[in-house]
Amino acid sequence: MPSLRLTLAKNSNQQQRTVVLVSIPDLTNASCSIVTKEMTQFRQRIIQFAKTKLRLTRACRVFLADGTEVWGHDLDLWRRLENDGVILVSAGEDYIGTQKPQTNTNDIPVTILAHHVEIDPLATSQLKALCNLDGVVRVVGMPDLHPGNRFPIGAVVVSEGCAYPALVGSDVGCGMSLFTTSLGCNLSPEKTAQKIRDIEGPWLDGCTIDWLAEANVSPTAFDDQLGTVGAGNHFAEIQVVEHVEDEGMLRDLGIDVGKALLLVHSGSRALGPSILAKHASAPTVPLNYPSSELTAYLSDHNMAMRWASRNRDLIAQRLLSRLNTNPERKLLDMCHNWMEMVSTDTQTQFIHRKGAAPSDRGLCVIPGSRGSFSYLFLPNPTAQPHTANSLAHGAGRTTTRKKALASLPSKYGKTPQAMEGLRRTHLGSVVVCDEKDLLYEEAPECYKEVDSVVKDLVEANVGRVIATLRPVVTYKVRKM
Ligand SMILES: Nc1nc2c(ncn2[C@@H]2O[C@H](COP(=O)(O)O)[C@@H](O)[C@H]2O)c(=O)[nH]1
Ligand SMILES: [Mn+2]
Repeated sequence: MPSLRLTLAKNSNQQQRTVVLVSIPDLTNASCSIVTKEMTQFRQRIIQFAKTKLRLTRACRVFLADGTEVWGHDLDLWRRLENDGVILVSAGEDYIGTQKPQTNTNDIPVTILAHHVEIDPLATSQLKALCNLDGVVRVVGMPDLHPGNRFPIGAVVVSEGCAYPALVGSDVGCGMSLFTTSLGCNLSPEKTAQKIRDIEGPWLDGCTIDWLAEANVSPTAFDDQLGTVGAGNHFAEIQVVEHVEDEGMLRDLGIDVGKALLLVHSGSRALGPSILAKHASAPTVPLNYPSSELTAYLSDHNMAMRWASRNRDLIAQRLLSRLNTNPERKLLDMCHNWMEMVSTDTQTQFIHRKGAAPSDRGLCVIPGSRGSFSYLFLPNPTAQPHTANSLAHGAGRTTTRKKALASLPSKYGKTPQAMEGLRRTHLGSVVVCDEKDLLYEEAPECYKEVDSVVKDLVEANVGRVIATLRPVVTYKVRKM
């Protein structure tokens, strides 16, 4: 029986390819049932290859490079199988067309750091489309890459000669801060949850002007939101150390495994959108470098980053005061929506991070969802051009909020018991959240598996795991 050498690629991320040899019988005079049988076996062999060689565990559909689905008893399709042909395998999604690996028409390098994680084809095409923007010299998708409204999330875009406020988005300065606390690690999730309700109102126990002045931020029109977590993807979470990978490093960091930690994820609330609206005339119109417009944007952007950082500090203080304690030490404060200007003797580049953390500023935390572990992650300090010195900021969504709202209520039901089930996670943690829709939109199953995200980062030599953290109580309340 003759064999064909075929290149198998994931339909969703065609940078992942593998060459296989498949035996192909001559079906010229075969009956319809034999053709069907052989085609089915061929399809199954391809799916099996995709599962083992491309690690596409949910492989189920097979396409020729022109989009014809391999199915049924189409003898013409059989004839079109040729040596060195490309076969695309999908995990259920529709055919998205063949793409050139690694490059786009402008020859801009595109890297997607995903081998264990599925990437939504829409996110891939949103990422590749970024190469067509003037001045863009490199585009990187993190394993948590997922589609955004127009631009993808989990993306890094490097440009020269100009910069794009829209690529940072509206929540300028959003990030993760991790604090040590004096709370013991055997906290009761339920009792703790009872105590940390209703901390979303304006902060009345102190002076926002003084609080911001410490970070050299003048008062803004949005300071009544200072100390509030904001929209549903933001959260504050009490966590405990689950597993220690590097004991020495944990000791050096001053982390006591017997004490709880507090992770705060929030941004610049309504301040960020006001800055984007002020400086971006249209999403794809850049601000030139050098220009007074870009300087003005960067000045407001930097201020919003400081505001967002102080916001996280205040959230930590407000939340812990309900538990009669204070944040002890800030272990890290890592922003994932921001623009970094990097100048050398010969050039100036702008690194736009939209849902991506820097890998050259020390310790990071990579959260998964309120139902999974978070990873304390130490990036390699060496420069990493292939990642534009960046790493994943979380697990990233698998399911849009809209889809979650459309599918999860019927899956779980709306009874009080069902809602109670959603409130608890299999890790024993609970969420403080009174909005039913938000419970569906932010259900742990709407996020990718963080373990695979981290595996991809480690394999791409981005850094290493120091410890994993288990959620105890997640505070996630309000929609904007
Ligand atoms: N530990 C938790 N992680 C969570 C929760 N909700 C979301 N997430 C993760 O954080 C990132 C944040 O992404 P962003 O794009 O909204 O900035 C997200 O990708 C998830 O992986 C949670 O309640 N607890
Ligand atoms: Mn964020």
